[in-house]
Amino acid sequence: MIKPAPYIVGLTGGIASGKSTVARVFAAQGIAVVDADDISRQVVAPGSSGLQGILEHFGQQMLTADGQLDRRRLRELIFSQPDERIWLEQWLHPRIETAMQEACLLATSPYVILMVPLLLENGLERLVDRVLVVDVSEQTQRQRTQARDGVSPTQVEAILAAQLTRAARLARADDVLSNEDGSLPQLEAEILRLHRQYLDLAAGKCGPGNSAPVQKPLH
Ligand SMILES: CC(C)(COP(=O)(O)OP(=O)(O)OC[C@H]1O[C@@H](n2cnc3c(N)ncnc32)[C@H](O)[C@@H]1O)[C@@H](O)C(=O)NCCC(=O)NCCS
Ligand SMILES: Nc1ncnc2c1ncn2[C@@H]1O[C@H](COP(=O)(O)OP(=O)(O)OP(=O)(O)O)[C@@H](O)[C@H]1O
Repeated sequence: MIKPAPYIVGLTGGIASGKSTVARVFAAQGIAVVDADDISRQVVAPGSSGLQGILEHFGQQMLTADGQLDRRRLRELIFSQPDERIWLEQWLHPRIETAMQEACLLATSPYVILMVPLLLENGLERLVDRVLVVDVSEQTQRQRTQARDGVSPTQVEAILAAQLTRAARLARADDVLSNEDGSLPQLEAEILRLHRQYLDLAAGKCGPGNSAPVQKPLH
């Protein structure tokens, strides 16, 4: 029997907005999380055609001593040369999209969280039933990115400029989680409220009430 398409919630937000923090709470409820950043690592694993193409385009200096993609070096390059970023996106995004769709189809939880930083930038709303945005100010994004990744202020600005603005992202959200103030218990309570809502929505899409219409007996 063909498995029905799962109900998919697209989880997005700018760099360091807190998507992974939010996704961990959904995962703790038993919900499958498909993470585009993880997949973007898998499609450039040693021996992959994804990595091979990058090396042919950028050269062997994009490899670390142990044969991995040098992500820091590639990040510095693509966020200082927009044409190269566009080349990389055109090379990787179709691979990432195919792998994300396959992973969603394999999921067995009542709904799936599809976590994609560039969901809206890339018009991937067509893959999801609902869009959930994690919202923080750009100032908080700057602080958290620099604290976590140790990137320069210039590079943070280049990354922010390659993503949607906060206002544009919020305009396309079905649901919004604010992650500005740092209170994890409050954030968790909001996530659990959404979780219950998504269970209901998923049951409406995939549950027995939404299967093929039952033929009424003729009297
Ligand atoms: C440039 C790379 C090598 C940097 O790797 P690194 O391990 O330092 O970062 P990571 O992959 O974890 O991404 C961190 C964040 O950077 C931002 N980011 C990454 N790529 C892009 C991009 N092309 N445009 C805008 N923001 C981006 C996102 O907010 C993402 O969550 C990597 O991000 C990459 O391969 N990017 C191209 C693929 C892509 O677009 N991925 C983003 C989502 S599918
Ligand atoms: N409410 C919060 N208060 C303080 N720090 C937070 C909060 N939420 C997340 N952080 C920290 O901010 C950083 C970014 O969070 P997280 O990794 O969840 O974001 P992300 O959106 O998944 O990032 P990216 O997609 O850019 O990798 C992490 O170091 C995390 O510990």
